[in-house]
Amino acid sequence: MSEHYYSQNQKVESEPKNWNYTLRNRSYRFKTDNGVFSKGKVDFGSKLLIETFEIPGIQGDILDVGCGYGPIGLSMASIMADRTIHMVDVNLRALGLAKENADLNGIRNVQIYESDKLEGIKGNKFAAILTNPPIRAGKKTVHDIFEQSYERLLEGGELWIVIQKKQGAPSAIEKLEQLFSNVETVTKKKGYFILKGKKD
Ligand SMILES: C[S@@+](CC[C@H](N)C(=O)[O-])C[C@H]1O[C@@H](n2cnc3c(N)ncnc32)[C@H](O)[C@@H]1O
Repeated sequence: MSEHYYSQNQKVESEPKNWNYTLRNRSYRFKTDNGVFSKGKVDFGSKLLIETFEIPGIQGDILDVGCGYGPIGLSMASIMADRTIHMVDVNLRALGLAKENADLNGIRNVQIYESDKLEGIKGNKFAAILTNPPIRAGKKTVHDIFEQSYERLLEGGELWIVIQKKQGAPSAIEKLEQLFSNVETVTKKKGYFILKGKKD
């Protein structure tokens, strides 16, 4: 059976690597491994999302859906030390790494746990939800994440997404426009779109 980074249990042999990376002028140490998305360096799209994101004006927790080994959620936890960041994924190896990476970087204001889309979310509602969505899990999963995110946002809360044009940015925009009255393409770079939906 073929394996994907979005499978729950990774059978591919473990071969951990540690490396440093700078995001928003802060330096992090990350441990990554086989069977986890973008294991050698922070994905270009995730980096663009992290660098573009604007801290929300409203109070409330933050959620990273499909956190992988943790670059988005952990950098958010670092820049918003006064908030709790929930980080979820279906890939158990990725979740283990995200927890180790929180420890490696001395980050405490995170809750890291398993959730299929937002179905296992323990928090209530969020001021912002960020995702570099699991394109390879299929359009339905990605669009379900958008729908469930809308439900889990506070009034005035924002969903921030990175998606490549060739991986469905136009259809993502269409889906977001069905859910949110306010949808913006915040930036575009090398075929990657940063999209934001704001809940009224
Ligand atoms: C494009 S990767 C992004 C990973 C990480 N945020 C990063 O920037 O490196 C998408 C992530 O979504 C996870 N994923 C796949 N299906 C999922 C689902 N149904 N619910 C939650 N996460 C899922 C994958 O395991 C993967 O870690």
